[in-house]
Amino acid sequence: MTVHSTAQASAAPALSTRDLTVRFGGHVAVNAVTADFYPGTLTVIVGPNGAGKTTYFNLVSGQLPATSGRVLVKGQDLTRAGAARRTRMGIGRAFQLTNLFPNLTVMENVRLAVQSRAGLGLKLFSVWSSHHEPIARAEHYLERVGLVKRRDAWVRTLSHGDQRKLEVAILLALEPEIMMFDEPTAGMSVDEVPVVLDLIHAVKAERNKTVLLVEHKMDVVRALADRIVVLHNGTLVADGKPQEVMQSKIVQEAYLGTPEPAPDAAHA
Ligand SMILES: Nc1ncnc2c1ncn2[C@@H]1O[C@H](COP(=O)(O)OP(=O)(O)OP(=O)(O)O)[C@@H](O)[C@H]1O
Repeated sequence: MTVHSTAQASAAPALSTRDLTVRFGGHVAVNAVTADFYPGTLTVIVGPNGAGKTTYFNLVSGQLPATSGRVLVKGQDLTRAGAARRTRMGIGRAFQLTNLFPNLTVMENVRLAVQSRAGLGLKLFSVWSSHHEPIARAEHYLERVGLVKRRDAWVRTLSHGDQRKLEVAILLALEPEIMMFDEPTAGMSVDEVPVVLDLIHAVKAERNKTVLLVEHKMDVVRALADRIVVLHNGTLVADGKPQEVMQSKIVQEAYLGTPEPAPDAAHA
């Protein structure tokens, strides 16, 4: 069963995949996935373990070459482009932790992202007048993620949760049009989760970004999703508004757990 949304039919997609497929030997991990992602829409990709969610992200961000099919950004075919070119074209991805420079400070990491975005290159040492502005901007992003007090800490000394917040700061500083978050709250302590969810809410509220999120926690999905895409065995099996997808029987039973009782059922 597939639930299709028509909500964005009039807007041009920022990101599209067409029959996107990758095989590992005889195993088809992502199987002919066709989807469009629109500015101002936060799409959550769900599915059981091994469904192909992270592999799909890898195909979109360029970490993995497709066996067949296409990846398009604003209509431009980037299927054969590497990750660096896709980043320049506006695809930004957080939570790989590989984006961080562990032997630089928190501030230096964000400053490099700001400079990169401004086309100033990745020079840490430059005359004061030319790096005052990037520092001010980097401070702004550190404030947004609640890391300003840790600005002079070495990244390698940060907790896992703080490293993830730093990844968000870097992603925000790069200002990509398409933002991809892979399980943003995984491994975070309970008190760290709201900071990152509030940030994703804030990005969503700006209504100009195309946001893709892989998420297992259904309370997070419910809180954030404008649209849900469900993958199963590498295949897209449902795609639509949250209520439509969550209420569809196959999705309820297979991927989202049993239906919640109706409010009056508790009194029955
Ligand atoms: N590089 C690889 N080589 C071989 N098989 C792979 C590779 N990467 C992923 N797979 C397989 O592809 C399938 C999809 O994996 P993927 O990690 O994308 O699933 P997922 O939906 O993100 O799962 P999870 O929710 O557990 O993270 C799995 O069967 C996995 O073992």
